[in-house]
Amino acid sequence: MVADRGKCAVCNNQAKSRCSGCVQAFYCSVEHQRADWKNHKPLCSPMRVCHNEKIGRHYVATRDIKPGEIVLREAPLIIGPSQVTVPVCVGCLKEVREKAHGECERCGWPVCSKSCQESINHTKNECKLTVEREDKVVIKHFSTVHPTYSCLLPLRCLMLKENDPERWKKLLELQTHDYKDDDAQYKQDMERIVEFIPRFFKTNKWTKDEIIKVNGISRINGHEVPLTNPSCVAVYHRASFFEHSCRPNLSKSFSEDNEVIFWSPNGIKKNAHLTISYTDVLWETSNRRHHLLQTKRFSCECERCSDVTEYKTYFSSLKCQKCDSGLLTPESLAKWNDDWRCTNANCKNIVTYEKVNKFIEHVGKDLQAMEKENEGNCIKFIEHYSKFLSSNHFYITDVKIALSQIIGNGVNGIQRISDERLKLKAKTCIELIELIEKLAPNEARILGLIKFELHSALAEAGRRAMQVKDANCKAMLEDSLKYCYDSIRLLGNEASCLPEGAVCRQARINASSLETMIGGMLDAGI
Ligand SMILES: C[S@@+](CC[C@H](N)C(=O)[O-])C[C@H]1O[C@@H](n2cnc3c(N)ncnc32)[C@H](O)[C@@H]1O
Repeated sequence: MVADRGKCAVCNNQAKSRCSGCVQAFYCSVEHQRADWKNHKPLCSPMRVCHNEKIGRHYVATRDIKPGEIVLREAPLIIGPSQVTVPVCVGCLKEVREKAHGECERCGWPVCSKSCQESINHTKNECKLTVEREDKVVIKHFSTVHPTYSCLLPLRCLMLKENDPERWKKLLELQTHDYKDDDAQYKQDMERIVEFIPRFFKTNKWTKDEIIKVNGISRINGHEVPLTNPSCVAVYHRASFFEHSCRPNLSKSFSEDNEVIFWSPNGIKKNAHLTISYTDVLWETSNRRHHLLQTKRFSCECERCSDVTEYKTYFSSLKCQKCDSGLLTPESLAKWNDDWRCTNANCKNIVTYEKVNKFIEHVGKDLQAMEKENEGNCIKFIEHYSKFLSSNHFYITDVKIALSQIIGNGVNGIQRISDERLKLKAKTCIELIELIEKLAPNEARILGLIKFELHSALAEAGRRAMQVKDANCKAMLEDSLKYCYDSIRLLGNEASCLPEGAVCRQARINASSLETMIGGMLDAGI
């Protein structure tokens, strides 16, 4: 449960009453709450923790949330390497290469610099325990997943018990994994973590139940942090209470120093549940649900999963091969693995799920074998599979995203492509934006990137129109600027070290040039 007492925001004495708006600030008396209101009002969180049988704790908006508003910014309780990873530096968590890294002088864990060796996340955790074990770690293979790394994140969580009792208490408030003794994950976790930690580090600091619980907490609540390559994983406290939806109303970003930022791209009404996605919203329904069941242990029945048409996008549907207009879909979520039927009422075509699945697997393999960085391959793939898959199908969408970024990529690339390819780039971007805005309108990162691509195609089209004195050139540049602003708005919370942060920086530069260009046209009376 969340903490039931804290320090009064005014006098620091122990207090039990909380602000009913955000349920975060504590007060020892009504007088102190009133006195603090002016300070607290701008900080008062727009959400409160509620509870229900089906989803457990979750957040509900206590007031309307404005578009662009950040609802939570939080530093991690703990951060560590992913449980499935090639060896990384235990200080900065970035990949290390076989010959270009060092070893911690005290414990042997791979580090990439002296400052990484002295990083507090390392020294007070695995380093301390390895020194106590009196035998250095030896990591020899750097190009494949290393099993010893599986224990590091749970180990760092466990070390909070002695390193930081406040954080340890917060960690234990989080939901843990409901292990079934016979599942493969349980067996692997027992071997690589629960039995491994006491044996390898020669310690009995924690009971078996404690290790199982904490490992479950890190699995259920861990967020993949994309700031390193490969990604690392962080566990946050308040961020752990957001519920999942495959069409979330919040977007997630990270700051350079691993803070997680949840914000609302489109605004949220009072009393709505605040939702994030625990999976990839551009995966198909059965993949998303399988992933959620495997990793977060629940069967997703969100609005999007329950609608087999996925807001009439037919993101998972196949084209009927017996009529010209129908699409094959399952009858309902519960009947996903039964026969799929044609949506055309006059066509009675029914196809078994086995056949549907076999075909989808075939397309998936074809896509995996294809070099997606090649424009020609992408165009051929779309042309061919558009005969069999819905125009918004996730595999078509996947290739369209690649195509939208490849066309005109590279230094001055866009200036050299033909008008036809420029049109194809803009058309692909427009179709993707239309689809994603229906399917997952708060997926800020991918929308921001595609809007940037569209802005660049429109700017180039405007420039070409200007050269031939086409009267539409100003409207084209204005359209381009509009998408550029959108891209800045959608990518504005991304860390500058990420590709999305770099695109946002470029979008700011481009917006300023476009403003100057359009301003010049206005001055010239165009
Ligand atoms: C990160 S925790 C979220 C907070 C959790 N509800 C709690 O009480 O601590 C993730 C867990 O919440 C539950 N959950 C979150 N979203 C859900 C949803 N849409 N449907 C069902 N259960 C959900 C699942 O049990 C899942 O494993």
